[in-house]
Amino acid sequence: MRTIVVGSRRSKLALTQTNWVINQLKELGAPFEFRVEEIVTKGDKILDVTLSKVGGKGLFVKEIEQAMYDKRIDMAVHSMKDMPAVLPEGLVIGSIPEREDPRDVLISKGNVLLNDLPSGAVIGTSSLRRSAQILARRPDLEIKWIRGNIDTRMAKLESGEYDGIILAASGLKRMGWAEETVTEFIDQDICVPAVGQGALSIECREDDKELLEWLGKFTCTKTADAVIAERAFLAKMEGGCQVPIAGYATISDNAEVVLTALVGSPDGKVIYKEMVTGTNPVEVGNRAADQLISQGAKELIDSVKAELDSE
Ligand SMILES: NCc1[nH]cc(CCC(=O)O)c1CC(=O)O
Repeated sequence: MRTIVVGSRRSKLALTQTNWVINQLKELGAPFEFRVEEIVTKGDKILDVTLSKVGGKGLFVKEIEQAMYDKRIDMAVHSMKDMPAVLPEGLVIGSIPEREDPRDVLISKGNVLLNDLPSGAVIGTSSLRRSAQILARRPDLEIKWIRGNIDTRMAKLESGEYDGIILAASGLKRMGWAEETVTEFIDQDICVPAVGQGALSIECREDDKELLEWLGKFTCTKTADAVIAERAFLAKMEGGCQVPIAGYATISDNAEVVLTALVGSPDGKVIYKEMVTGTNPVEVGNRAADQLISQGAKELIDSVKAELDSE
């Protein structure tokens, strides 16, 4: 029997996601043995500056993709959110499983809700998308950067540096921690989720037909269509995680794609937001980008980038 070597980052969340996928594939009857190979990525090592300054999302996947080219590993499970908009030659997304809760959550000391936090309360996040939307709602709060894995961030909340932190619901739910930690699930209209948030991406070599056949059975079509629309939007905005950018799509029962797309300034004072619907996910994503660009989103992105570069 063939052994599929699955590359994974070493964080608890990455390993939990990887093992979940392996178990699902086994349950489907995939005729493979699986072995997990842990890989430490640049994104895991650099913890002292905001990600946006050292190259963004690609940092979590690059070494893993190299290992796939070198055939040291055969597949990898990524958070879709961490995937760059364009995949390198020879590698493909072999499966997009059903999405977990896409929302962001607030975890605050004393379980104080977002609307009830006192003026000046310090909120930890290193996401420009979260800071922009939280500040748009509550301009009187203070945003303070925080890095590290979910468990590290929770520890930092305990230590007293922050009054609250914002995390993805999906990570906490996958770890089984949501119930005891979450203060508030933030509505997706108040904080539009990141492109791909809550979804997984299973990557493998394009020529590995045997593995691809099994991965295909594990794809959730609705999730895949939603993510395709979101990523088409992201690709056209060329945003990465250097600017506040958000995109969240759902697929209605009559197969209509409903995409909410947002671009804003980090202080939340400027927010461009559009809801676009249609039948073709890529077309919907492109149209959302066009609409935001016509409102001035491109100029906003360029000015935010210029500011980051000068720091
Ligand atoms: N930014 C890091 C990151 N990348 C993926 C997730 C988990 C969320 C997901 O499944 O999309 C997280 C943690 C977080 O945002 O709280």
